[in-house]
Amino acid sequence: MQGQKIPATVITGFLGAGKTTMIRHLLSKADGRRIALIVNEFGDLGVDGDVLKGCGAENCTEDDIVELTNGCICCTVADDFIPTMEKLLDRDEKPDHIVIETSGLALPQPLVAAFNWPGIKPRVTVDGVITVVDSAAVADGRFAEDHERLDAQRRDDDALDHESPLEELFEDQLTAADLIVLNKADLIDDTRLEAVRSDVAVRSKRSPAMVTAKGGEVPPAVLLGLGMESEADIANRKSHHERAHDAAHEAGEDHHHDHDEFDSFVVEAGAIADPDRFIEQLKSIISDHDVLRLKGFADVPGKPMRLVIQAVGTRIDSYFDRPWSVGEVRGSRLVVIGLHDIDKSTIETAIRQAAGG
Ligand SMILES: Nc1nc2c(ncn2[C@@H]2O[C@H](COP(=O)(O)OP(=O)(O)OP(=O)(O)O)[C@@H](O)[C@H]2O)c(=O)[nH]1
Repeated sequence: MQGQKIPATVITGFLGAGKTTMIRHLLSKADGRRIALIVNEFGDLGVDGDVLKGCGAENCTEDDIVELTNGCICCTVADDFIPTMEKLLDRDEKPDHIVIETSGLALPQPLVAAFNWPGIKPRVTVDGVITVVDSAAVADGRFAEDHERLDAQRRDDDALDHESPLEELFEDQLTAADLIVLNKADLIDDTRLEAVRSDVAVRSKRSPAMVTAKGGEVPPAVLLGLGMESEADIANRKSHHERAHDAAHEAGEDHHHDHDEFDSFVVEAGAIADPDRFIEQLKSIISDHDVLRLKGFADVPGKPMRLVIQAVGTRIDSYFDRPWSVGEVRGSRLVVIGLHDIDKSTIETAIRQAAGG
C-alpha cells in the first residue's frame, strides 16, 4: 500500500539546528530523484526558502519549493498546509519525494496528524520525522532549564503551568522523531557529544535511531526511505501541549496552544559598509538581549553579491551567496527571533546604529 503513496519526510528541530543546511546537502546528493520542498518559517522574512532556491539543485527547481511563511505550520495546518499539499499532489509531474522543513518553533505532531486527513491519506505517507539537534547548544545547556528556579516561579505564579518554552518545545520535537540527527558535531569533542546523546535519549519519550553529523552531511540513503508511516503512530508521540490538552479535557477545561512565548520582527538596516565590524557588534547585541536567532541578507556597498548573515545565539556565520539580481532593490533585512518579552525597539536601534558604522 505504502508503495503507491508518495513518501514525505518531515524535518524539524529547534531554531538554527541546521535543518536548511541538511536539506541543501540532501538536494546536492539526490541523484536525479525529483524532490518537492515545503519550507515553513517563523517570522516574515523567507530566508530559508531563499537560501534553498539559491542552491541551484537541478532536481529541485524554484517551482518545486513552496514557502509557508504565514506562521508556524502546526497552527496553520488546515488553512495552509493541506491546500498546499493538495496542489502539489495534483501536479501533472508528481514529485518522487516531498520534504517538509518546519519552522524551528513548530510542534511536528499536528503536522504529522494532518497526513490522516481524508484528502491526503490515500496519496501520501510520512516516510519519517527527522529531528535535527544543535549538539553544541545542548552541550552548552541551552535547553536545560534551571528547574529549581522554575519551581520557585510556579509557587509565586499559579498561572505558570508549563516548563520553559525552549525546553518543552525541544522535547516535543525529539519525541516526534523517527531519526535524530545530532548535528554540529564539529563544534564539540567526543566526550561532550556522548553526553548530548544520553541527554537527548532521556528527553525523547521514544527510542528513535540517532546519527551524528557535521554541516548537516547525512547520506540521502540514511534520511530518505525510512518507511515509518509515522501518521499511523501519532498517539505515541504526544507533545506536552497535547498531554496538557488531554488532561484539561478530562478536567472539563480548555487548553489553548499558540506561540506567544516567542516573538520575531524584521529590521531594515540599510547598507553595511564594514561587515566584520557589524558582525562583532551583532554578537554583543545578541548576548545583551538574549536573541535566539537572527538571519537575513545584507547589502555591502561595492560588492556585487549579497551577504547572508546567520546567527544562532552568538555564533555567527556570513557568506556571499549570489549576485543581486537586476531590478532587485539592494538592502539589508534581518529577522530577529527571541522570547516574547524581547526588547524590539532597543535591538532595532542598536542594529541600525551598528550597520551605519
Ligand atoms: N559549525 C557548524 N555550523 C553549522 C552546522 N550545521 C549548520 N550550521 C550553521 O548553523 C546556522 C543555522 O543553520 P540552518 O541550516 O539555517 O539552521 P535551521 O535549522 O534551518 O534554522 P531555522 O530554520 O532558522 O530554524 C548556519 O549558520 C549554518 O551554517 C554544523 O554542523 N556545524
